[in-house]
Amino acid sequence: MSTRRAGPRPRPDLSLYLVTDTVLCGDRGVPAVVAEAVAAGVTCVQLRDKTLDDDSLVALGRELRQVLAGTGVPLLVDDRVHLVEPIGADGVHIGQTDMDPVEARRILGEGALIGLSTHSVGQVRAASALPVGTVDYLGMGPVWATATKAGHAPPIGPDGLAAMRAESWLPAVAIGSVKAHSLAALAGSGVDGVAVVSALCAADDPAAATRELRAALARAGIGRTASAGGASGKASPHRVPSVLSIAGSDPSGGAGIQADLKAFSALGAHGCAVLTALTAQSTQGVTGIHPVPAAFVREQVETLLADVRLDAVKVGMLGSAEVARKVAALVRDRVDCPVVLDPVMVSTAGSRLLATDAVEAVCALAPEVDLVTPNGPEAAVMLGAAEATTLAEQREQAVALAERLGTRVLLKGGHLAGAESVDVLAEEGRLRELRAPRVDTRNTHGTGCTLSSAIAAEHAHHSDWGVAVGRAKHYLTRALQEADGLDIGAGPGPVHHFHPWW
Ligand SMILES: Cc1ncc(COP(=O)(O)OP(=O)(O)O)c(N)n1
Ligand SMILES: Cc1nc(C(=O)O)sc1CCOP(=O)(O)O
Ligand SMILES: [Mg+2]
Repeated sequence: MSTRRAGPRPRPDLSLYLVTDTVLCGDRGVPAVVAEAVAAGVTCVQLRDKTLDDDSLVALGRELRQVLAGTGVPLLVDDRVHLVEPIGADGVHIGQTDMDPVEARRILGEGALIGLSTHSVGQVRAASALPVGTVDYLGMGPVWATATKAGHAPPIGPDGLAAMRAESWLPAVAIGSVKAHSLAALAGSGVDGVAVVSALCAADDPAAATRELRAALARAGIGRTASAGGASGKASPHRVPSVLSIAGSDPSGGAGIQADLKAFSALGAHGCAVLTALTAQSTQGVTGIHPVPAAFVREQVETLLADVRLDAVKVGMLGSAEVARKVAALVRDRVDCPVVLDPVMVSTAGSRLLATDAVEAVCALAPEVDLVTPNGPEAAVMLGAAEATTLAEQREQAVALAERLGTRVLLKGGHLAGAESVDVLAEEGRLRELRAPRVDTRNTHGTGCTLSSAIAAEHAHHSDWGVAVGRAKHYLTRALQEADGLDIGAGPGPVHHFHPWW
């Protein structure tokens, strides 16, 4: 019986990850060591034992499940995908040769956590090219040679770790002879946490060793431990972030402000909304647009900012040049949190949502924001070029647009053909690709609104563009996969924004 909760797969707190070793735990037993370490601040646990047979491992795993009940600390199993369900574990950690991660995801489904070991930059690149949502985090190591793992890969060292970390937006933990005294060397490596075996399992006092590691993590600025709860062992109360959408209304509920608020809510953010335009719209198209006066757009934003602390802003349909210019001024002068711009020009059903004379004003707003998310036709308009028809052209246009605007660009590939939907993220000369299976559904209304809102909400949680984009793409892919359950209107219907919940 699985104890996994309903709702979206949570991002595990990898700050201090205990991987068990039955021999090193000795007579105290694995459950007792885990209990002490978790009470002192371990945030994730993996059951790793190469010698126990399946039945014995299941029995031990179930004991650990009891120990962890009510702590919120996830339990993963090393290697043995088939034991996740019998143990009721939250997921599995697999090595390069254990099982294809795509196969592991297929077997375990969307609710399970999957970690993957990597030992080189090439392996990190390959893991990052997997369909979004296949793996939840990467193990990177061994940082230093370790007696715990026989025949381990060559040590990567702190510099190798930083080089591997820079190749992926997936969360990552460092592993391999990580001790409290060596943690300072990993400061600035960008990892989300460390995984340790002997530092805790072989410690005389696992609770004291845990506290020492947490203090060292805090000093090195690694993991959520560093910002939430420090070395005290206590997590801060969770604060729900506030995210604002500045966009138009879609009465059919699939796009615009309505979609944005649903995406924010589904992803655990409080949604605020400033309207730029009313549309008369259904799944079949737009029959009219009633713009909100630019001065009143400004009043809505100013009134809100005087009261509410925002963690992210998404800008969608602006409608007119005047509103676009006003929003640009507000973003420049009044907004002090990350901003995502979906440069909405034409709806999925082909209706024009931006006056032709407003394109220039939207292009002028783009350099003021942190991320711009055009689709193929919008990127072509912004570049004054023909629309990309191949992935190679899509990559070129993403780089060209990011250079021209001086900001990050996520050029979406939904308009291109192919078994996969590939979005390209261009950031400071670097390119990353986010791949997902192309979903065969007619319910594609509001996909752009949903993705940009999901990115804003995820960034409000994780403060990392790569993580935010990866998680948002996964959320949208699932929303498309579940969309056929919604039979709304005769045209392209909405995606299933609340798929994690029902
Ligand atoms: C968090 C974490 N990182 C790496 C590993 C190693 O996994 P793998 O490469 O499968 O090697 P074994 O642990 O199976 O020897 C891990 N278990 N956990
Ligand atoms: C289990 C494991 N995997 C590694 C990898 O590089 O993938 S290193 C390792 C052993 C880590 O143990 P300790 O903290 O005692 O050094
Ligand atoms: Mg393994």
